[in-house]
Amino acid sequence: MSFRTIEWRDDKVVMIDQTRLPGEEVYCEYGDYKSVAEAIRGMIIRGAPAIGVAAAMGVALGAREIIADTQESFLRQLDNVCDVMARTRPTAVNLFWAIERMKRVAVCSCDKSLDELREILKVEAIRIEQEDLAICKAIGRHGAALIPEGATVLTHCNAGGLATAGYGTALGVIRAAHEAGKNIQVFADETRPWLQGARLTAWELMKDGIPVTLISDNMAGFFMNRGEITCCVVGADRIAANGDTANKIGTYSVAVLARENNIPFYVAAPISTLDLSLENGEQIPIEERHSREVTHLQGLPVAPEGIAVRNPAFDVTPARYIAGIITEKGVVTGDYSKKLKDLVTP
Ligand SMILES: CSC[C@@H](O)[C@@H](O)C(=O)COP(=O)(O)O
Repeated sequence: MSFRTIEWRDDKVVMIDQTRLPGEEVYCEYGDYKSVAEAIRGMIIRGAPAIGVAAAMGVALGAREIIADTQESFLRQLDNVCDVMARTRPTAVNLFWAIERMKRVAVCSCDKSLDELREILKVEAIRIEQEDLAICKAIGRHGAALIPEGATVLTHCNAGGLATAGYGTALGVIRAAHEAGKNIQVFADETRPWLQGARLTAWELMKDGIPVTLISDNMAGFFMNRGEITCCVVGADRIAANGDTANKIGTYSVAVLARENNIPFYVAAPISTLDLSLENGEQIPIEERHSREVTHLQGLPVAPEGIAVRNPAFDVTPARYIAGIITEKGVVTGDYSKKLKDLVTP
């Protein structure tokens, strides 16, 4: 991949600004945790695994900003930093998973000096980023086997290198199939209202020379019905214990259309996206974003001023529509309740 989504460089967090793609490839540098939190909220960085990495790096930056005399005071202040990071976006569980992992590491190392603690947290954040890249490659390897030669794969939103530390989950599967020499092509839903498909998926696949065709969201059924789509692969923001999956708004419609047209619908996600504390998808918190994302396009109004708007950013696809959940440990099919639990038990 010819871009870096996020990295720790010279004690700064550097991210590609996803609000400015595909027009401009601009990298932003952050030296304090509050601006990393703002970057997550403002979707400079987005996508479940990527915001997990960003939150971890934000906590590591915050640790460097803490002035404390004792370990207790350091840990108390670190909790405040974690709270700020946790209030950025509510749906993707990877964010909370990464924050908890950082907290655990801090608590387990509280016999160390404060300087050592800060270093340990930095190393852990970088480890989360590097692990995510390796996990995406493993997801790709497992998922590629599901993609037939000559397939047209429909994807929704951006579950690519931009949404992870690199390589991607859904796009990781597509990349791996392409790298294995399969002659495949992608149909990318534009993904209203934020246009992750048009702006990000189209950009990163074109950059990598993977054939991609952009369609508007309401065209998916047309192409499925004509037999032009072989399978669907999407990412996930949170997967409940029974396999119900929250992902970008519009994913549910794709899954229902795929079922109607006998097309397999796969979810690709790391195990850090599982939230087994939730019995089913109804319990997943759904972020509602600003109405302006719906009423405006590139700053220009596309609706009458004052119109009532709803803007849920995610929806939940019931497990019964999902042909398989592709993880770094393999593909889970069938009885998700039991098999997802087995996946996380060491
Ligand atoms: C590998 S990313 C999976 C999901 O996070 C992705 O499909 C998605 O819904 C992203 O939503 P976003 O609002 O752009 O953060």
